[in-house]
Amino acid sequence: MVKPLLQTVELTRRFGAFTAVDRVSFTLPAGARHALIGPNGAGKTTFVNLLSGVLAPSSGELHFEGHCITRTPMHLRARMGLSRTYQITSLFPRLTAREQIVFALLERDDLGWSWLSPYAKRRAQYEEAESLLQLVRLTEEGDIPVRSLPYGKQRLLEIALGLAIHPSLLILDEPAAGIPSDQSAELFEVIAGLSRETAILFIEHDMDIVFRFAERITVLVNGGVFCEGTPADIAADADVRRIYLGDAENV
Ligand SMILES: Nc1ncnc2c1ncn2[C@@H]1O[C@H](COP(=O)(O)OP(=O)(O)OP(=O)(O)O)[C@@H](O)[C@H]1O
Repeated sequence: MVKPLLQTVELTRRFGAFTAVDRVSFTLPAGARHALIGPNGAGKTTFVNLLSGVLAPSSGELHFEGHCITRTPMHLRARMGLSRTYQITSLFPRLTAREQIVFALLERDDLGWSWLSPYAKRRAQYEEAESLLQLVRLTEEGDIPVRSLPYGKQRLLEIALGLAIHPSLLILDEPAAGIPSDQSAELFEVIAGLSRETAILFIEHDMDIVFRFAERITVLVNGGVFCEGTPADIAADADVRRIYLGDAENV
């Protein structure tokens, strides 16, 4: 049997007496397009924080590409190919989009120190940055400072940064949150066009996007897996409609 890309076994996270993620056993195959949905406070962000290493689990296990990474620090998970989009706002708003990507590529290559050295030392990263800009349709915006980019374009840049490590898994936490619908459509067109070498796990509240883009969906409720299935399974599940979707209109 093919080993899953990522697997959690009874993964649990407590905050004091409160259990935010409750014994979640979850499997993601390579190349997946998988959505994580659930009501506010269901534990979605906490769960992906456990996957990326932002938070340590209280109990349970996490495996990635056959390795137990339950206690592996975040930066080493990233080196293994488990990527998560950065919050652009916490990076360098004065850098241009191109510089931002080059900076991430230099960090990846342990060449962060060469930022102020002659261009020749950074030529390879500049060339790779052009490919990444093209991949996320930001070639024309390459010279624009990050802070001046429309929010949807900033999200595309975050994705480019997430792709800089050639991940086998890219986790996107509400990529379309707060951006106008025309920009979120473009964002998901770019995501849909990414190589299957990268599996995508995304949290999203917009059900139109979820049902259009996901091939499988996991519904979290009260920290636990309520159900999982194809979009058709989830749309047909009366309990999901009652608990999460509200009514059939949303499906
Ligand atoms: N650091 C923390 N300390 C205490 N409680 C926390 C902490 N982080 C999250 N929680 C709680 O854990 C629960 C799950 O939060 P989480 O953000 O994971 O939910 P979510 O499904 O992502 O919600 P939303 O859709 O609103 O983003 C919430 O009740 C939240 O208040």
